[in-house]
Amino acid sequence: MKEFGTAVILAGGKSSRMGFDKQLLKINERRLIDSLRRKLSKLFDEIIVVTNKSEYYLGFSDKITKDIIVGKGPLSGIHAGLTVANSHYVYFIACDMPNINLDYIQYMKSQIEGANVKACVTKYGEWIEPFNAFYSKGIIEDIEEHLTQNRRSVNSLLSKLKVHYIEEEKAREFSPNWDMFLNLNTKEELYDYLKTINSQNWGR
Ligand SMILES: Nc1nc2c(ncn2[C@@H]2O[C@H](COP(=O)(O)OP(=O)(O)OP(=O)(O)O)[C@@H](O)[C@H]2O)c(=O)[nH]1
Ligand SMILES: [Mg+2]
Repeated sequence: MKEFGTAVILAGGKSSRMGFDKQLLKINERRLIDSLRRKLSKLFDEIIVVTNKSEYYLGFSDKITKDIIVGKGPLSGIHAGLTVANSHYVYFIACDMPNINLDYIQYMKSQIEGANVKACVTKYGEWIEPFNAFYSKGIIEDIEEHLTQNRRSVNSLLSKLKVHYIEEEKAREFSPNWDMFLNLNTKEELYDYLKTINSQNWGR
């Protein structure tokens, strides 16, 4: 099995804070998930969307799959993505993250290539960033065990495993404002984000 090659976009959540389904998010007329797929295809030869609405992806060339353990949040999606992935390490991003950073993805790869770790995630203060991260197929059973105990936290799962953590300071060299981890959870966050990009484009 190849070490790298697969990227997964998680799109199976409830979007309760946004109030409409985030997998349909559009940024300036283009579906965010389509821009993500296009950018990821530069680095990955397999792209998988884990979704609860396969009908949104009719005619897609990418692999579309759904949760196996349903309704337990992001770990359900990570579990489903890892199960169908064709590579050992799998890159994960959420469908509401607009600022993908290909250099940082390459950096993470270089940090875990040949290393026997179960994940590569970035620290944010005392917290971690669960997306824009790599997980390995070696944690499928760990996730099953965790979810069976009705525990949903990625952080508590990883605390039991051998993980390569990237320090916040290092990650800020790639993304000083932390925008590569920005996720749009609410309409306010979406409008703020649209305001920022539209003022940047102004006059160009
Ligand atoms: N496949 C799958 N993805 C999920 C699930 N829950 C959340 N996600 C995804 O995980 C990512 C981060 O989750 P959240 O930002 O909390 O998204 P959400 O749960 O849809 O939104 P809220 O209901 O507002 O919490 C998003 O890409 C979601 O689509 C799930 O049960 N299954
Ligand atoms: Mg949620």
